[in-house]
Amino acid sequence: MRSIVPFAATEPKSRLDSVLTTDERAAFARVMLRSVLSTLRDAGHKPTVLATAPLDETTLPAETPVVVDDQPLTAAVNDQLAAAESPTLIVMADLPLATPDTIGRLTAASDDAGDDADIAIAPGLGGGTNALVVRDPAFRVDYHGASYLDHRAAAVDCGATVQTVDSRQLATDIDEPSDFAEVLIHGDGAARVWLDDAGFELDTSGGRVGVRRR
Ligand SMILES: Nc1nc2c(ncn2[C@@H]2O[C@H](COP(=O)(O)OP(=O)(O)OP(=O)(O)O)[C@@H](O)[C@H]2O)c(=O)[nH]1
Ligand SMILES: C[C@H](OP(=O)(O)O)C(=O)O
Repeated sequence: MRSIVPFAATEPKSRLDSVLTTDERAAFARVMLRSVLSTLRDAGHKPTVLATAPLDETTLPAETPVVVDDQPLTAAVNDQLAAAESPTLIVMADLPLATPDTIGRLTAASDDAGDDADIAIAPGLGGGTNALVVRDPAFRVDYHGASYLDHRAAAVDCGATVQTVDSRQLATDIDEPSDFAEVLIHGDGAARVWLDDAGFELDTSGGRVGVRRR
């Protein structure tokens, strides 16, 4: 199975701009990217990064192919799907809690007859699509908005079987500063180390869970 990790290489993670500088966002996005790539490797995949601009490949795990395509996300992924000769796994680069086991659950998702699901979706909290397996050659993505619902509908439209994989680890994408709490509570990898080093910590002083920077 081919695996692709889309990556916004220029000015990523704009929704973190209230707590991270431009350089910090670039660095943190790359830490999360490397984490996802390592997880996919550990799950037995050989991921390709689909990036909007060239990357310093020495900072990626050895022998990680990078395809540069400056089109918007949906068009770039759909061109990859149109050219695919085998099933494709698409995993976003901002899932620092993803594990090889959860990736395995997604790729092993089956339909009611016990066959591989044509489309397997790991939704994000809030309705996005954090990871996706595409086995139907007619299926195309449409990211942003409630893309989980749109992708389920698109699967039905092309007569594909569709399965949802309910995983907190795959559902946790890091978009907003409040999402750091999930990494500080559950994370033990490089993204957690980066947030610790950058001075982020849980703030439970008000009786609720928040995040503050020292
Ligand atoms: N190839 C490609 N990847 C993208 C593009 N936009 C976002 N991504 C990647 O798609 C995944 C989900 O991205 P988003 O959370 O929607 O966008 P983001 O740039 O990470 O963050 P925001 O600027 O806060 O929206 C991440 O892996 C991004 O790196 C794009 O235009 N092209
Ligand atoms: C790409 C987009 O990500 P979000 O902006 O929801 O994190 C989606 O999942 O459709």
